[in-house]
Amino acid sequence: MAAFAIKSLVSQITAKHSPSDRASSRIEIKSALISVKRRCGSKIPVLAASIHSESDQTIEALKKKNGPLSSTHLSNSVSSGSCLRVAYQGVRGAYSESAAQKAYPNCEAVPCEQFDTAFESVERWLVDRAVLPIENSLGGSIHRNYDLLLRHRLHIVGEVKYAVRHCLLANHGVKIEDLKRVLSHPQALAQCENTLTKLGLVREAVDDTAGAAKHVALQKLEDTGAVASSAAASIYGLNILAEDIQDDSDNVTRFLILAREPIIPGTDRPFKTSIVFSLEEGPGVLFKALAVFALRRINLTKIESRPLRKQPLRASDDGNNGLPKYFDYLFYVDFEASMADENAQNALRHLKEFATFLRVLGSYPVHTSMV
Ligand SMILES: O=C(O)C(=O)C[C@]1(C(=O)O)C=C[C@@H](O)C=C1
Repeated sequence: MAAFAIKSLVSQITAKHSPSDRASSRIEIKSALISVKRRCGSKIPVLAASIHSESDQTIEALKKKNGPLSSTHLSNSVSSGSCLRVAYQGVRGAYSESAAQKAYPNCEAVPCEQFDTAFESVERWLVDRAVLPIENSLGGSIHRNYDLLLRHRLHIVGEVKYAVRHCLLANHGVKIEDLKRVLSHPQALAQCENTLTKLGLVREAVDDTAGAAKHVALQKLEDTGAVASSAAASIYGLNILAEDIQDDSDNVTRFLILAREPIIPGTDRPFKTSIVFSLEEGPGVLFKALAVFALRRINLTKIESRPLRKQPLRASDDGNNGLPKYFDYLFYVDFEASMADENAQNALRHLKEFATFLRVLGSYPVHTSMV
């Protein structure tokens, strides 16, 4: 493998950890190199082998329990394994499960109660990957996952786009006019805003679309429907009252694929890089930050800002009369270039000159096909 690729892998990992946290960097670099060796056909080192057997026991115990992972399952567990285990949020029949299967057709999709649980299950080696929604063409960004990307130390290793087609589901014998309320994931409810308003249904948000279908079925509700997939209808034995009820037929959710180790960025196919940074206060600083890409003709595909939490209130020194400053932001940017590309490396070096914080979340192949 080219030396620059290993160098870029190592610098991506080191950039994630604070300088005082060298131990974590070393562990992660070691495990990334082990995986590289494995991919290159070398023997699996003892460290990784012992990890396998421990995790297999854990996953067997989990399979017996046959329920979604919760934070209580996340103790003392480590992993990897021959067949890829992929965490998703929700229960069986959730769109996230289909996205996980689209990303890894032969994977074992592992349901998790919450997004945090999916992040943690990768960190603690319970699973190999997590596939989590980040944005939807109708509903916009899934902010929780932006926040969790920063709170956890995983790498984005890929993306998958999934066409979401919502159905209105109800128990057999229930007619559309019998319905008073409808349950679903808040994003799914938002994506069907027009249809649900026309039907005059009271909306109730739950953790995931398939969970809504399961609840309606288990409780044998007669005045309540669920917005979920046709797969959820067949899993939970519900009737499909209406199909394709999203406000726009082109309803696509983009999911991120997360792993403990970054992938080696390439230049053999289109790559995308996701970063997060913060800036000093001042006129034109965001303009200056974005110019580092524009100057090098690097196309940006997404920009998202999130409040910088746990930031002590800062008295402004920029003519704000010393009033406390409440709004500090993190900027998440996706750009169309690989970290193996010198142009992208120069852009980030330039950004680092004035960014108060910068982290590369991942450099990964662009997902183009919708099939
Ligand atoms: O509830 C589900 O089925 C999910 O997979 C979650 C989710 C989301 O979080 O946005 C995923 C895709 C759809 O956009 C609606 C809901």
